[in-house]
Amino acid sequence: MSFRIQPQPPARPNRCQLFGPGSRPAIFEKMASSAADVINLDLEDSVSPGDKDSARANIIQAIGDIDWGRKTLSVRINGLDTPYWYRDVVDLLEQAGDQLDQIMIPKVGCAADIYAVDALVTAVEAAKGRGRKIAFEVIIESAAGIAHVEEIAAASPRLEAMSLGAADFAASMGMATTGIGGTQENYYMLHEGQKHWSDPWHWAQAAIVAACRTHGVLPVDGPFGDFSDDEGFRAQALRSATLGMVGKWAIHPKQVTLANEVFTPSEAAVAEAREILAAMEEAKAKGEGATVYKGRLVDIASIKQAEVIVRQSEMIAGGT
Ligand SMILES: CC(C)(COP(=O)(O)OP(=O)(O)OC[C@H]1O[C@@H](n2cnc3c(N)ncnc32)[C@H](O)[C@@H]1OP(=O)(O)O)[C@@H](O)C(=O)NCCC(=O)NCCSC(=O)C[C@H](O)C(=O)O
Ligand SMILES: [Mg+2]
Repeated sequence: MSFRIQPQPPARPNRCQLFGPGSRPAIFEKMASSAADVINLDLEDSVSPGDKDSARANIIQAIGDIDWGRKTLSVRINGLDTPYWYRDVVDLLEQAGDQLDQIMIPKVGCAADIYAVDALVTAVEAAKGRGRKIAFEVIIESAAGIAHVEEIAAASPRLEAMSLGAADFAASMGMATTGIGGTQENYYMLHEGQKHWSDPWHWAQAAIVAACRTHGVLPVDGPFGDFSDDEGFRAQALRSATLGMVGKWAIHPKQVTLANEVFTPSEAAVAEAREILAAMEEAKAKGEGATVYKGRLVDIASIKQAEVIVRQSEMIAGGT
């Protein structure tokens, strides 16, 4: 119980975040013309150390030169444990145009990590007189990150989104896998001789969703590494959507359509949600707090559930 009203996350579509290395400028136009809601130009792990400076210059140039439309444009900076991150922040904020919406901070381990980047961003914004405040998104991809997830979600009013980074997360946790997301062969229950696979990412996703929903941040599922496996991607994305996440990364353009399909409420789901709202209006008019819809109980909590789906669908329709 709490008397506080749960804050709403930013009302913008975030069904798919398409990644591309900053060292590969030839794909930037293709990213801009994709159907992804968010573009993540990467300076971190997809860029080798020798290419960091040129990747940064490519990205700064592309932010100004390319028409990114209504997409949210984000750049993933290097981690705070590297010598690159401060230069990423300073050069981006001093040299990139106002089309830059967000900075993504990887491998966040505690609230102070965000505080440090916030202090630097705030100083450069003030010095340069930048009109638009840069938003933040973060990746939870370490044992420390998941242990401190709630304080991280509360760390800055700039924070708009939080993703699970399955690859680094698995490494940091010492998980016995090289897979990035999805079913893990050895994570099963045995019942009467039959294997039933469980979801090793579930608990971390649920912790991220709870922290995000508490503080009005968008919870996002990260990469699914095997981009030849559409059904595996879809299954992972459906589980994430069912848990309350709003979108998923694409590390290859073919994953964009899959993510958009899963994270756009279907016409049938929206129609059913509207019917539940109508049924509850009727019940309220009769002074009842609960009624029966298609043979099942619906009550005041069902209104909130139905509103999530209707709100998501209206926001997507308005944002695309
Ligand atoms: C994975 C890739 C290296 C594959 O690239 P490529 O071999 O060029 O793929 P295809 O030949 O199948 O490409 C088909 C066409 O699509 C274009 N293309 C390729 N990639 C992209 C893209 N990201 N955006 C837009 N367009 C793209 C190709 O140019 C082809 O076009 P055409 O010739 O005109 O038909 C590559 O996809 C890639 O680099 N992906 C992104 C990798 C990345 O950014 N990784 C970082 C995020 S994941 C991560 O960091 C892990 C996380 O932090 C964690 O810890 O979990
Ligand atoms: Mg990572």
